[in-house]
Amino acid sequence: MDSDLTQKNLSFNSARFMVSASKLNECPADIGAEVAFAGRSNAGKSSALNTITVNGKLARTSKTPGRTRLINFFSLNRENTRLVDLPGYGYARVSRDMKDDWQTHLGHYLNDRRCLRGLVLVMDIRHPLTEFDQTMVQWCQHNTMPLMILATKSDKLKFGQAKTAMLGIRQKLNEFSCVQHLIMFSSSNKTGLDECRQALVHWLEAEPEAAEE
Ligand SMILES: Nc1nc2c(ncn2[C@@H]2O[C@H](COP(=O)(O)OP(=O)(O)OP(=O)(O)O)[C@@H](O)[C@H]2O)c(=O)[nH]1
Ligand SMILES: [Mg+2]
Repeated sequence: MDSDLTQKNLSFNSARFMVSASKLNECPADIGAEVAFAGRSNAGKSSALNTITVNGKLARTSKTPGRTRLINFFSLNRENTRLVDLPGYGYARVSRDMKDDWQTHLGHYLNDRRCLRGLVLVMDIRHPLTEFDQTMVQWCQHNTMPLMILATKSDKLKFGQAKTAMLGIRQKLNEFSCVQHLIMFSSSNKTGLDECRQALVHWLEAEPEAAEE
């Protein structure tokens, strides 16, 4: 049965900043569908979001790791459909307390957010699968959360080198059935952009799983 909402074509171009949350109870109501972008600090999460939404200013990017410290929500052109920029993990220059704080909030978000349809793990193609990346992959596998990997900054490598790097990543992820998409990406030259967008639409438009209760 089609409703007005499902008939509206999902588009990323009209994404709007909604709210920054430092903890779960500041997040928008847990209804509808959202996809979150995670990854180590400076990997290129905010840049990827800006490229996908064709809005250079949507998510703040920075040469200084640790720019995104809050969970930032962006609404799309369909009701209760959102993209989420998660704080980067692994930023060395913040205090241990602050790190613990981030990880706690990230953990709460990942474990409790029922409208989360998939996770995009952004990793620098030159430094993929850090310890924390692996933790995230394992978390997705354990929680049967669909995972998309963006191996970004591919413009920094020659094409042959980037291909070899992708093969290495694919081999390491072979055993993880949660990995639905592994995409060579670049926010600078838009490599992988169409494939990434298609996958996001697919996730966001999928019917939710039947409620457990
Ligand atoms: N050449 C190139 N540079 C990129 C690409 N993506 C991001 N960058 C650069 O990498 C740096 C970090 O990018 P951000 O998008 O701010 O990274 P982030 O993952 O959001 O970082 P935090 O908010 O600190 O977690 C910036 O200087 C970007 O311009 C890319 O595809 N190619
Ligand atoms: Mg950021």
